[in-house]
Amino acid sequence: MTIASASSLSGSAPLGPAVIRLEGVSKRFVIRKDNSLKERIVTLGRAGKRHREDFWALRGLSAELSAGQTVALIGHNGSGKSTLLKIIGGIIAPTDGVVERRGRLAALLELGAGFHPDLTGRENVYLNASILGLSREETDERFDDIVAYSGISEFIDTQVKFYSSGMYVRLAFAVAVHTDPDILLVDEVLAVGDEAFQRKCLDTIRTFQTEGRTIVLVTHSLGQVAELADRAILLHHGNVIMDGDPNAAIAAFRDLLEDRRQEEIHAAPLNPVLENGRVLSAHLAGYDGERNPTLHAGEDLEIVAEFEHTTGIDRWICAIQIDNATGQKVYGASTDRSPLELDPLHGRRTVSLKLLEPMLGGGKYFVNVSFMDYAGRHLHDLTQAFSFNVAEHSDASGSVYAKPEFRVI
Ligand SMILES: Nc1ncnc2c1ncn2[C@@H]1O[C@H](COP(=O)(O)OP(=O)(O)OP(=O)(O)O)[C@@H](O)[C@H]1O
Repeated sequence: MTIASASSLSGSAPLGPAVIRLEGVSKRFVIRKDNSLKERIVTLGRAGKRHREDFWALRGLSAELSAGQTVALIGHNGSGKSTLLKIIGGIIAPTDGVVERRGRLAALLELGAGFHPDLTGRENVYLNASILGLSREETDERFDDIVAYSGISEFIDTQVKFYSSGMYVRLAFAVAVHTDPDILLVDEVLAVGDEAFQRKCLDTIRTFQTEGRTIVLVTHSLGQVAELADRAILLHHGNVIMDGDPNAAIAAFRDLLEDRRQEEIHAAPLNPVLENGRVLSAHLAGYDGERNPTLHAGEDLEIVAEFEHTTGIDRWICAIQIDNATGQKVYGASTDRSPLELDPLHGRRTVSLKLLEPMLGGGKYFVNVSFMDYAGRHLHDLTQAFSFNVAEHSDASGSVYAKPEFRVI
């Protein structure tokens, strides 16, 4: 469920004092270029600089994060999010620049970090809590709450090397949130827990927000960003390309995702064309080839696609699919499941699919068209033939739009 909370719809609250300050922060990693064993043996003993390469994971980043803010770090894989989170947490040092932090910190960065595999869950709670700054007495007092929160009491005296990744995260998160942190850093790890636990974590994060704690999270769930964050920082190749309103940053990120997808499509070999069948083109009727037209929920939508078969096919299928910006299918229809009888095709034929009053949620959508035979083979796919937008709604979010009507009963 992704619903913008009332607070995130109603604009920004006054900012508290800065608790994290980053100034000109850069991070360089040195990566080896000779990655095969053979190459390593050949270059062994030669301290050749040319076999190492500098890689800048972050470049000159400056930002101030205020008390009480929930900041999401978003961006492609490898854009520098985790590196930035580790630098904020003091786990790694920047190559250049200044990082200042105020207050008690709890960080959930890598799965199992801060846990010792040979110790039991119970022993690790004490170890981890002490790393996070709690005394033994304080941990004694909170121990039962931590275990109850984690929901894995049966395994608390088991060595954690026998834990599943979900169990690790449950216990690590339980410890972190019981250490009374001013700043909580969370990397993707939450995605590991099951849905019930994720909900619990999100509820805790919301409570933390109301208590004025600062949260910095890395997530690939744009739904979570819209739901939780009041600020988002979009990273691209180690640079900040947007810092501000989460919805604006999500929109900018979606554009980047689309650019990358287009690059990948063009870099990949073309879909093979089987047996002389091909989808020649597809477009949205009434928009005159406009790139990325914007529609409104409930507006009829007509997809027109042209097919060609140069040697002739008796029975064939036109299949159309609509995906959202994160690549999930939101709609699919095909002629074999419709009353339309397609005549044998030799040459070209244009087929149209009309969707009556589709109630799509705001966002970007991609249309894929397939030419199939009755054995289920894809003779040709026109992947992401075109895209369109649906205007955002002020009163609801998600892939489906329905007018919300709340009432007290
Ligand atoms: N210890 C390291 N040594 C060398 N390169 C590294 C190291 N840690 C990270 N990198 C590189 O720095 C870049 C940024 O990595 P980082 O983990 O911060 O990205 P990310 O945005 O969190 O990605 P993801 O979404 O995949 O988690 C990547 O190209 C990664 O390969």
